[in-house]
Amino acid sequence: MTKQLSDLPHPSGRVPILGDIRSVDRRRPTQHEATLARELGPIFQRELLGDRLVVVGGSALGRETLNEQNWGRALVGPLAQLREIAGSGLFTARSKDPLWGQARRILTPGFSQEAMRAYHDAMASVAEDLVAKWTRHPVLDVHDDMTAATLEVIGRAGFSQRMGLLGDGQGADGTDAFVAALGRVLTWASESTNDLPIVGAVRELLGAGRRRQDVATARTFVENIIERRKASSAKDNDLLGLMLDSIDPETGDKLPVDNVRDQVLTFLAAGHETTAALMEVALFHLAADPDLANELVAVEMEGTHLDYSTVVKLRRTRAFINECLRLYPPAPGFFRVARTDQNLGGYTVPAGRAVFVLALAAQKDPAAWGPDAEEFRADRFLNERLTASSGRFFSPWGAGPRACIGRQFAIHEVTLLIASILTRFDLKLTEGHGNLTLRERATLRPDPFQIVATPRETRR
Ligand code: HEM
Repeated sequence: MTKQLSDLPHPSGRVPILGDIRSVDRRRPTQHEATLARELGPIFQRELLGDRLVVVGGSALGRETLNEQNWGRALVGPLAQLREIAGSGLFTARSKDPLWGQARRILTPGFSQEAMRAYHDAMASVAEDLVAKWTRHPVLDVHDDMTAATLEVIGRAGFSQRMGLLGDGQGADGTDAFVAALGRVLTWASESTNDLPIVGAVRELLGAGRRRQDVATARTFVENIIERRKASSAKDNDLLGLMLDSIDPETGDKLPVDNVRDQVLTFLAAGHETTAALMEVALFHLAADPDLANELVAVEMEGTHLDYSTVVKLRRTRAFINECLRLYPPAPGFFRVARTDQNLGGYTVPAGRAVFVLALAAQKDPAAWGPDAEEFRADRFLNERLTASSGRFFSPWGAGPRACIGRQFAIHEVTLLIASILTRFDLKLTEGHGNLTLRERATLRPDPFQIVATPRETRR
C-alpha cells in the first residue's frame, strides 16, 4: 500500500495555514533543504500556505526520477521565473515547444568534439589573459575574476566577441552593466520562489520596475552583439554562426530573430554562472591544499604544452573536478515531473506532479556514497567508476534530453583554466578566508573570497 504525499515527513514546527514557514531559508534554500534531508530522510515535504514542495534528497530515489520513461523535466521554480529574461532560450523553453527541439538540433554540432577542438585557442587566450592579470595583481578577488574569465570564454569561443573584462582594453560596451543586471535577475529568480504569496506580491510591486530595466539592459547588450556580427563580413563558425545561419535538418527552418536573442542571452548566462561557481570551488580547494595542487602539477602537468590533446588527458584534474561537482553542484537540484502515477519510496506521486531532486543532498547520501560521503576526496573519481551507472546518484549536468548541452565545453574550459593557473602559480587563501560558504542565486556559488597567487618560478 503506498501512502499519499500528505503523509510525507515534514520539518518540525509546522503551523496552521502558513505551514512550514519556520523552516524556509530564503537566502540559502537548497542548503537548508539538504540539512532537512539529513534529518527527515530521502523524501520529504515542505508546505507553505498549502503549496507543497516534494524534495527528493536520497541517492536511490533520486536515481529513480532520472528514468526518462517515467519522469520528465518540469519547468517550475526559479527556472520558470527565468523565462522572464531568457524567454524560449534552450534552458527555459518548454519541452513541448517545437523551438526547443529545433534549437537543440541546430546547436548540438556546436558541442561536438570537433567544436571543442576549435574553441581551444579562444579558451587558452582567456587563460593567458588571466595569468597576465594575476602576475600584475597577485591578491585577487576570485568571484570577480571567475565571472570575468568564464564570460570571456563563452564570449570569445561561442560568439567571437571579446568582453573586455580581463583588463585587455578591448571588448563590448556595457559588459559590467550586463553582468550586474543578470546577477540581480538570477538572485530574484531564486529568492522569489520561496516567497509567501503576499510577501511576494509586495516585493514584486517594488522590484518589477528595476527588473524590467535589468531585462532591457541584458537584451540590449546581446542585441548589440548580434547586430555587430550581422554587420561584419565574418561568417564565424561558432555558436552565434549556428544560431544565425544554420537550418534545422528536420523542419528546414532557421531560428526566429527573437529566439536568437534569447539563445545568446541563455548561453551567456548558463555558460558562465555555473562554470564560474565550479572554478571558484576548485580554486578554493587548491588554495587550501597546496599538496593537492603540487601533486596535480607534478603528476600530470609539469613540462606539458597545454594543447587540446593534453588537456583532455588530465585524468586526475578531471577526477578532482568531479569531486567538486559532487559536493558543490552549481545547479543544486532540478525539477522532474511524473509522466504517470509513480511509486516513489512508498509514496504515490500522481501523474503531472513535480518533485525537486536535490542533487546537493543525493550526491552526498551516505547510504550510497559511504561513511565519508561528506568528505572532499580529490581522488574519489579516479579509483572507482562513480558515474550514474554505478548505482550512486551523480547528476550535476541534469538528465535526459534536457541535460546540459554545454557539459564538454565546461569540462574542457575548467580543466584548461585550472592547469594554466596551477602550472604558473602557487595559490594561498588570504587570512580570514578559511571556510567555503555558498550563496544561492539560481545557482550555488561560493561567497566572494580572495587568494594570493605567487608565480611558481619565484617561490624558492
Ligand atoms: C559547471 C558548469 C555547468 C553546470 C554544472 C551545468 C549544469 C546544467 C544542468 C544541471 C542543466 C539542466 C537543468 C535542468 O534540467 O533544469 C543544464 C542545462 C543547460 N546548460 Fe549547463 N551547466 C554548466 C555549464 C554550461 C555551459 C558552459 C553552457 C553553454 C556553453 C551551458 C548551457 C546549458 C544549456 C543551454 C542548458 C539547457 C539545455 C536544454 O534544456 O536543452 N551549461 N546545465
